[in-house]
Amino acid sequence: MLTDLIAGAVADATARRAARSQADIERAAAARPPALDVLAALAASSRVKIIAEVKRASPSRGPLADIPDPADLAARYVRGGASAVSVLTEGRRFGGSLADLEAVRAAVDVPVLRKDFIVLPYQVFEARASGADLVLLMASALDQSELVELHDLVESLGMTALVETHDATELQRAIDVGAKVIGVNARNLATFELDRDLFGTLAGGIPQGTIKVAESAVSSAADVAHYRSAGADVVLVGEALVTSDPESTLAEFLAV
Ligand SMILES: O=P(O)(O)OC[C@@H](O)[C@@H](O)c1c[nH]c2ccccc12
Repeated sequence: MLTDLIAGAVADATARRAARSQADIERAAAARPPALDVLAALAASSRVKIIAEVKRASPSRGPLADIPDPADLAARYVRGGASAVSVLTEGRRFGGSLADLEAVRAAVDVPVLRKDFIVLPYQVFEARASGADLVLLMASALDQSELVELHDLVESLGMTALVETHDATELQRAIDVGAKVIGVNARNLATFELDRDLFGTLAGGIPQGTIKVAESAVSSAADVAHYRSAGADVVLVGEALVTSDPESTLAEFLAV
């Protein structure tokens, strides 16, 4: 499944690169105002922080919400207290696009995450050219030399990488590249199984000073509290927000 998602993302990025050259996208990335300070926005604090995700659908859950106006949804997330907004830009199974990222970037002044299956430098330049501050790099989608190369590129463009892991080996690889923001995804993207305890199992191995993000499977304030007590600085929430009134759900989740 993960291989299909990556293959689709590469095919789509390759088609975009045929229409808009690498040199052109690099120029557009360089022309953007500088990326926002993600480490400040997500820094460990006495309260849990939330990255709120714009997510229309997923391969495991099918259609979730139409989201005709992603900019409006993102603005509601920020009013509700989100510290950053994640935008799924994968089009085939998640229903997202770079246009969604652009629209959200224009609507909010908090950091914006490009959430996609990023394996090519071109996709990193696209992220910056569309205004992203934070870029998802999935350890499971990259070998170590690719992870190092893309992590360096993200940082050289002034952005921050959220390095996603789902086992101890991937966590060690994230630490080895010097990731400053490390995520643990409760959903195994190979099997789609959920494990809310995985974050707690791995969190003890994340170095002090790293921002720890618990990703996926938050459906209630109790789930936020569970991740928080296991050491999460930040939780990343999609489905629960796009399927409810986001401002009141965020208020509940931030009250833990
Ligand atoms: O909708 P949820 O269960 O709240 O999950 C959000 C987010 O963690 C999830 O969308 C996600 C985490 N890692 C990913 C990698 C690719 C695509 C999607 C994801």
